[in-house]
Amino acid sequence: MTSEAAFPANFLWGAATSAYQIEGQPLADGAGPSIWHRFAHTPGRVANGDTGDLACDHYRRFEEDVALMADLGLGAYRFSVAWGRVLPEGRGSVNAKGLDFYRRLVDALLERGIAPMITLYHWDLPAALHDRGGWLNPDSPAWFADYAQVLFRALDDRVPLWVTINEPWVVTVPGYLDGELAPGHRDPFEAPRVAHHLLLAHAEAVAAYRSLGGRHRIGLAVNLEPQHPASPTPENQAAARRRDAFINRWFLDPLYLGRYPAELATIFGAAWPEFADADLARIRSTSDSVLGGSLGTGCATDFIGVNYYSRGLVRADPNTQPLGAIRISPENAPRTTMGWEVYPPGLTETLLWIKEHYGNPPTYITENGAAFDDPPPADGLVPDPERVDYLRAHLRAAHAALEQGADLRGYFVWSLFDNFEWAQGYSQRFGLIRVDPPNQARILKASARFYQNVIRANGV
Ligand SMILES: N#[N+]C[C@@H]1[C@@H](O)[C@H](O)[C@@H](O)[C@@H]2O[C@H]12
Repeated sequence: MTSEAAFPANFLWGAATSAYQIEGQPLADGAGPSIWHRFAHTPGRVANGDTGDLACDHYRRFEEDVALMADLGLGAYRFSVAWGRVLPEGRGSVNAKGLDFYRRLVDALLERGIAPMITLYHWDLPAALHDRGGWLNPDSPAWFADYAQVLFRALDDRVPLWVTINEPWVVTVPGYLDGELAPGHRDPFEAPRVAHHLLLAHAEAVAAYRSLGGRHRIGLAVNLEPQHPASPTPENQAAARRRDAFINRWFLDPLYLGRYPAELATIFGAAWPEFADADLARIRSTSDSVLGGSLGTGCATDFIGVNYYSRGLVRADPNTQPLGAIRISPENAPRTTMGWEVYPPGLTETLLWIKEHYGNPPTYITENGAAFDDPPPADGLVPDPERVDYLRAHLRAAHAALEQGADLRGYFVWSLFDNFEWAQGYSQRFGLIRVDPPNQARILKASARFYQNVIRANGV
């Protein structure tokens, strides 16, 4: 296959999942429940009453699933560790059976030449820690660093890429401000403190990784979306700037610039606390250590994981507090079943924005993909042309950023499997591979074959 867009020789091609969304059996072998186990079992919180009790049954079927990853030719697989499998109480004694599952998964991947990228936290906080205040507790960064060290000690000899926290913004805003996701809080006084503790947790985990002599690379995965005013009025332009600070800069400015965006204090008003300068110093990564490519010292973050899905088209709206802005979808624009506009140029813009604002750090697209109403399988393959078109267009957009100097190192499709889509349960299909919880059959989609060819050609 000749490629219009050829990627660098060592470009990393992967797919991504997360523990609660695919593993099933969240309490097996001594595991402790997470806030998502509780949330999903709370009536009315998840569509159709769906839970992750079975999901894709990956906890049992992982060897079969790794064989499928090898069939696709994946160079890497991004997955998360369920904190409560390893530390059922969130801290204290290690559950050997839980840790052993992840050892066996990593070894199965390595046997097939697939590099593991482990996400330490993908939203499933042990319920026992939530009962101690969770991310609101100032001890939470230390809890997280202690948990991270258990994984570093057990697996750093075999795991080349670590992500500390997945989408701290989503942990904060849907989790503590609008209440859509676990733990379902709605408190503007809680959200900024949770965000701060998540950033400190990232910093403490990175510092622990360095102090243990971590030999590989560790980063943070953030959801980013360019914010465009719906029309060039001063009100909409100001609203887009506020939403840019609120979504895109809330976590990256402290990490790379050592300060929060000034807009956040205005947005949150009295709910925005005074944060200690020492905390911001701890959180800041020394960009020179990133640019130098050497493993950072202190809290230096080695790479940024970008989760990109769409852009925000923004209109000022004084009724939507605390932001005073809403995201709209343009008329007649192609959209996914999540209601998100298909907007590939936003990926190029996002990658170049990181290059321009944060010193061009090494970057991985740790999630990119789309949910569509896939038709049923035909002759053993699910025809999903919309997803093939989405992936092709976004890979070309990523390549355009590479050609303009972005230090893009790899791309992970979200997701390998149709899986538990949080509050939307199993109603949204993001997978390259179809999975229906009742029968658990794995059926490849045309997008899986498309991606297999992209990997073979190292281009699109
Ligand atoms: N929604 N959506 C799909 C996808 C979600 O399934 C992932 O768990 C998150 O990391 C991120 O939000 C993106």
